Amino acid sequence: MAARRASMWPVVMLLRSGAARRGPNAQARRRIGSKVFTEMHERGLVGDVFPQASIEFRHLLESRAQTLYCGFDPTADSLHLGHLVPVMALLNWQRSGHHVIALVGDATARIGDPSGRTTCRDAVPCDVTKERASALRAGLERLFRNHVLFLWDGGLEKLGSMTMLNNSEWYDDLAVVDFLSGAGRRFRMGTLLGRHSVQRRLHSADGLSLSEFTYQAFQAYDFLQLYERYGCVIQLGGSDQLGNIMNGHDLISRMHDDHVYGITMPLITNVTGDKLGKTAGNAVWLNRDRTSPFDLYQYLLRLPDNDVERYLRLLTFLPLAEINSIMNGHRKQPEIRNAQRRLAREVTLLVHGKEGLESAKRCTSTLYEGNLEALNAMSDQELREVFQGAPFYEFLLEPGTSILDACHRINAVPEGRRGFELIVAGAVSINHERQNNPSQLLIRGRHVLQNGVLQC
Ligand SMILES: Nc1ncnc2c1ncn2[C@@H]1O[C@H](COP(=O)(O)OP(=O)(O)OP(=O)(O)O)[C@@H](O)[C@H]1O
Ligand SMILES: N[C@@H](Cc1ccc(O)cc1)C(=O)O
Repeated sequence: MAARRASMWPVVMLLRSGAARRGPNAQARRRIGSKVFTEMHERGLVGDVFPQASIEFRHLLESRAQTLYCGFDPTADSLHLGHLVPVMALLNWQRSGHHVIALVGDATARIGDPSGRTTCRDAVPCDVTKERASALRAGLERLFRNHVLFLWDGGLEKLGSMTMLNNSEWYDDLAVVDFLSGAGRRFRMGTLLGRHSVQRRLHSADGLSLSEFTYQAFQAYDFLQLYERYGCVIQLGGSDQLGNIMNGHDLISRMHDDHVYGITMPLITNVTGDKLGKTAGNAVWLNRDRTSPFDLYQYLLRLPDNDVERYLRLLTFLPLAEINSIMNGHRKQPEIRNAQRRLAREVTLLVHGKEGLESAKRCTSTLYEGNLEALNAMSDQELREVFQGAPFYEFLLEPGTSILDACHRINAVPEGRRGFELIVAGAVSINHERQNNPSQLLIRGRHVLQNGVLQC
């Protein structure tokens, strides 16, 4: 018995040290295919690799499962379309068997990343940041859940693991003096001052606060913590994050004899070239209470032809060969917007699930195709989302209510003879059907649909 136990011991030790250094669970030892990096590149999900996409780096990614992370600061209570780029990167790495960590920066959000900003962020009370962090977390969880439910059919065992963390986990109990006398000693002021985001702000009218200046050290420290706790060796981020990622690389390299890397992705922009996001004030949100599935779907349906292929590669899991064939068809008949329709379908499904996609299609059909059946099936929430800005009236339908009565109640026509004449002249349509008889009584199922709607 004793001999058997002794011979088992080293095996247990090996598994534990392997898991701690290279991934959150035992799947870390799985081998990964050799095409992963190339495909990520072709999709546009790899911009720059720091320090470089060396042979060692490719070997690291292709030989076995690694752990990669990306951070999201809860500076709002919802993710936006721009965030979908790093989320798609995380999901693609996960699909190829790597382990991913989505880090919610509930601590760093309070400091405020100066990257890409011309002015200082307003201070936000701690409880607001906490609420935003849990909303952001729920948003990230929804994306990962929808991915598994609707867009992944490879079997759960083939997916790498996904871990969600808050960075307050290591900051809440860290004293500022310990931080500065520990990790703080490893940073070099010349390097920190030289970062683009710092330089831009130093020379701006608003200047740069001490807290914003130190932001890069905190993001670097996150990378160090994730390296030490989860064996995370790669940080992902938009191209605006390169400086912060380089600091993390430098910090880990100074403290450990190991190689870590950063991968940045290109930023998606709107037609005027501004980064899609909060700061530019042009965000298309992923939470339904801010941007409805219908509005998200329509935004993508209206995407210019020049952008659609890039978005299909970045924001969908469609195989590249299928995207090529969609684009070949699209070039022949751009007016039917088949490529945009496919993009809208895939993205809405990921963001809002099957129910959200059906809702977006139902609303589109009601509004743009005058489809009565779709209008009939719309919920209260959908009606408010689609007819945003249009006046809504709620009233009890009493028997004997005529078209003229209803029009008066909602101020659709003036009182008296003029209102009567306007209806006779064909000025009023109910549920897409023109009405010429003001005395006609409202009939359930014809003028008032099953869901109680009368669209006038
Ligand atoms: N339009 C975009 N395209 C690609 N990546 C983006 C885009 N917007 C944000 N990201 C990336 O998402 C990650 C999280 O970004 P972050 O939480 O700072 O959001 P943000 O909208 O950039 O915030 P803010 O506008 O407040 O600076 C970062 O890696 C960032 O580069
Ligand atoms: N600084 C990133 C978010 C982030 C936060 C913490 C990190 O460890 C990494 C990234 C941004 O503003 O986009």
